Amino acid sequence: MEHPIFELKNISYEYKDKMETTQALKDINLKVHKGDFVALVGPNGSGKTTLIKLILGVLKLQTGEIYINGKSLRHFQAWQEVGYVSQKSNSFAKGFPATVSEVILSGLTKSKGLFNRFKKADYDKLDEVLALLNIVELKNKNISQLSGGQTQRVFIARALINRPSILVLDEPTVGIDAKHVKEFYDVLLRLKEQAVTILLVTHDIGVVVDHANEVACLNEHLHFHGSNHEFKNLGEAELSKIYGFPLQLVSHDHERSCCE
Ligand SMILES: Nc1ncnc2c1ncn2[C@@H]1O[C@H](COP(=O)(O)OP(=O)(O)OP(=O)(O)O)[C@@H](O)[C@H]1O
Repeated sequence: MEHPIFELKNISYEYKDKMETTQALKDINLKVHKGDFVALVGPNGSGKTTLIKLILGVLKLQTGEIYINGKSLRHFQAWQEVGYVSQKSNSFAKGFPATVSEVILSGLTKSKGLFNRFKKADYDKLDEVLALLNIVELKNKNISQLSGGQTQRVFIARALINRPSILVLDEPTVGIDAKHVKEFYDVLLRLKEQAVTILLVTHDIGVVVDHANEVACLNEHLHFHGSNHEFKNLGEAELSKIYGFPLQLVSHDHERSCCE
């Protein structure tokens, strides 16, 4: 049998400083299989970013184990297979003296190393992701000249240029207008058809219902993990319990955002 793409076993995590200890995650067990599109949802401060940082090896594991493709994260090195877009990509770009093409090509350094020159195949990959994200006309612009939404699409292209088999996205559509959000989810669906595994942190429950095939609801504990149909059937009372305040679930057309 194929290994899950991700397997989280008994993950707990605490932030500790001199003054206090914050329990961010407690006893998380989660399996994500190849080609799944999993939406990770939960209220502010529920541990979503912490979980993503642990999966990406940005934070060190304290309790529990994470396996990627059956391999312990402690020994995992094939990071070129994992594309990542953070919520903060936009702020990194401010004042960055590089063109859109240079920023996207920098995504290849994970697989090529820092000092290898780009070849025709690399520029072909660049053209492919520029077209995929509909940003061909921006390719020679300086990144600092772009709007927030345009910048975010550039960083999504950067994450995709390695053709990763796993894509981790932490609220990637913040600041992107409705038309481009729709385009973005069309791109994700195309990637899903190519068996790319997608883990998406979002506050937009409408998107979850419309696009993801699995939903994981976090609030320190993993309160729910199941198909989006099961998630739809959770009922408002149960959802409100997870979120800690009354909540309505509305499927939508990318014009509305809900849940905060
Ligand atoms: N560097 C840090 N030091 C101390 N506590 C932290 C740190 N980062 C996060 N926390 C705390 O850990 C908990 C989980 O935070 P996390 O950022 O993972 O939540 P989140 O679900 O991603 O939130 P949001 O939806 O607001 O982005 C929160 O209580 C937060 O205050």
